[in-house]
Amino acid sequence: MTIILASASPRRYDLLTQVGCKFIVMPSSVIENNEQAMLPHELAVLQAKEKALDVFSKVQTHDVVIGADTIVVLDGQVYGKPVDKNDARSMLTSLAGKEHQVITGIAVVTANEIWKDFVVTNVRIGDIAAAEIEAYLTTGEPMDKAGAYAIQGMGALFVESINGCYANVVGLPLNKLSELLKKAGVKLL
Ligand SMILES: Cc1cn([C@H]2C[C@H](O)[C@@H](COP(=O)(O)OP(=O)(O)OP(=O)(O)O)O2)c(=O)[nH]c1=O
Repeated sequence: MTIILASASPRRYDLLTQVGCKFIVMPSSVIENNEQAMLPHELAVLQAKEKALDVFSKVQTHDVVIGADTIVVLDGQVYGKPVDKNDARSMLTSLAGKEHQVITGIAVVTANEIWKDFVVTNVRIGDIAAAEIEAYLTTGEPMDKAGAYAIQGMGALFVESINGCYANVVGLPLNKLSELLKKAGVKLL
C-alpha cells in the first residue's frame, strides 16, 4: 500500500511531510471550476473528491489517495486562485478589513470507500493600504493561492486573527486528515 497525495501544491507536500507521512505525489489533471451552483463547502469537497478519484484511477487498487481543495469565501462568494494580477488586486481589496472563511475539502479514496469532509477556518484581514497591495502583488506570492494571499508567507502581514485550524488555511487540515486516514486504516502515529 502506498499513500499518494493527489496534489501539485508544495504547501500540501510540506504539511504532509511535517507529520512524518511517507507518501508520493501524483498531481491530478482535474480542472477546477469554482462557478458551479452549490454551497461553497460542497464545492470544495466535490473538487477534492474529483482530484483524488482522478489519481486513484491511475494507481494500484490497494493504494490510498488523498485529494484536497482550498477556497476562500467572502459573503458567500467563492474566490479560488486569481487568474491574473488584476484579479488578485480585486480579491485583496475585497478581503481587506473583513472576516472571510477558508474552506478546505478533503477526500481519502481507497478501493472500498471514499471518506470526505471539510474544515472551515475564519480569517480576519486588517485594513490594507493600496500601496501595500501593489507591493504584495510584485512579490508574485498571491498568484497560486486561493484568495490571493498566503498566511504562511508575506500575506501574514495582513492577517489580523484566525479562528480555527491553521493548516487548513495553508491547504491541508492535518487534524481532519488524520481522522479520515484512521478510518481508511492508515495511522500516522
Ligand atoms: C488561503 C491560502 C491558500 N493557499 C494555497 C493552498 C493551495 O495550494 C491553493 C489553493 O488551490 P487549490 O486549488 O486548493 O490547490 P492547488 O491548485 O494549489 O493544488 P492541487 O489542486 O494540485 O492540489 O492556495 C496557501 O498556500 N496559503 C493560504 O493562506
